[in-house]
Amino acid sequence: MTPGARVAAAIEVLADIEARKRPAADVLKEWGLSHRFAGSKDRAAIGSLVFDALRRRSSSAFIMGEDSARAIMLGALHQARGLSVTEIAALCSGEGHAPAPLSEAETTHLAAPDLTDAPPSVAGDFPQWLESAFAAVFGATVVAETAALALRAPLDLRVNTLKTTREKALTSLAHLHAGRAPLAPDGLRLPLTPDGRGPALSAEPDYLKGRVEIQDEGSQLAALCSHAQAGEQALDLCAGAGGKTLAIAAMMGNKGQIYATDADARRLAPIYKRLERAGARNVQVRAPRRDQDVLADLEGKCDLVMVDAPCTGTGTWRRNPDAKWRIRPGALEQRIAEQDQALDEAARFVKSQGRLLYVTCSVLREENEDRLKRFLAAHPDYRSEPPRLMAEKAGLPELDGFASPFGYGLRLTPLTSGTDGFFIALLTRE
Ligand SMILES: C[S@@+](CC[C@H](N)C(=O)[O-])C[C@H]1O[C@@H](n2cnc3c(N)ncnc32)[C@H](O)[C@@H]1O
Repeated sequence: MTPGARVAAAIEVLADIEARKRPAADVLKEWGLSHRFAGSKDRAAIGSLVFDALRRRSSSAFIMGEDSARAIMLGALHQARGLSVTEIAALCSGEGHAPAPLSEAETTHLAAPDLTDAPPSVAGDFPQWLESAFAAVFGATVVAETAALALRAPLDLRVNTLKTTREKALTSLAHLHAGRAPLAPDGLRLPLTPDGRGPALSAEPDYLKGRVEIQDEGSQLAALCSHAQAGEQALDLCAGAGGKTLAIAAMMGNKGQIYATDADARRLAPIYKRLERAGARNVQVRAPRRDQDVLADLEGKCDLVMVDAPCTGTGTWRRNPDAKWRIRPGALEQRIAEQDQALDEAARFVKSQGRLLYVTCSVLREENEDRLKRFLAAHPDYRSEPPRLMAEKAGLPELDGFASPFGYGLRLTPLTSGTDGFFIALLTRE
């Protein structure tokens, strides 16, 4: 396919996403199945164009003066890829399968894109109904923070120290231009291709043999803030596919015991293979069973309980831009209720002097500091560890620079820490 034909296909996919309100990944998959002539490179390039357009959907529509799929894609070629009006016009030749040539109005808009009067939700490309929630967190930097959430994310890896070292992994992944992640001591960062794709890691021996795991640097830092130690009893209450379980298994050097569970057994499905690949041998998966308390024996026994809570995922919009336009107001209330429930549940497993790590990949105050405030009022035997101490004990004193101004924990963001958005707080029990 020519570059122009790929743009035309991306416009078609965007129109379909909008018309059928379907997830982008599903529509892209269907498009690939019904256009067999498109090769894997074409499909990846079209996916990348669609995701760039979704990241910058509002601002692209604004500069174009309309919100059709074509306007959003053309605007995003400027907004996300920095193409000039001449370069965009060259893609829209109208020849073969390329989009129709630019109209006079499109040329005018693309020649002088202007966001001067755009409200924060447009300049920062996020849903308008979240404007007050974002303003409450970021104040004067709301546009800079949300605009950073609308950029592409790098591909981060965690080196599995049960199997190798960061220096060895750096050497064996040099052909992918792997570099050290700036903050996480076992983190690697891989650059993306100019059109926003990461390397095909699934065929790499380091990945297949469990020497590296795909994990955002922020998630790695969250695990480190648990201060998990060899020999401890740890419970990962919201283990899901096990990203953080694997990270703490490595921190504990396979010594002690980690219990991994999740309210939804299906979410745990990938964990078994991942544990095996990573060589993590101190993890017991306790899948939930109807009418049976599978954690009863752990009550008051755990040195560490992790609550990697279900959340709106606002911190991961760089990787999942479709999600930001699909989220509805009711979802925030629902997540808040689930967060309170998970925290209350976690409290019964923490032993005296034990720790409770609360993590979300959302930047919203409602899902973070406000949840802890409620929890601490209901559980007077818990204290919030000052961020400075939490960072120091993790061996990462520089993380104190990301301390939340709202009383508890750390807030990482693409703008400040260069990671996905995360909230991390550690509570200790008297
Ligand atoms: C953010 S995901 C976990 C991601 C995972 N820890 C990782 O690092 O890959 C949140 C998980 O919490 C689970 N969950 C929600 N409420 C829960 C509860 N009350 N108890 C246990 N798990 C819960 C969800 O099913 C979901 O899998």
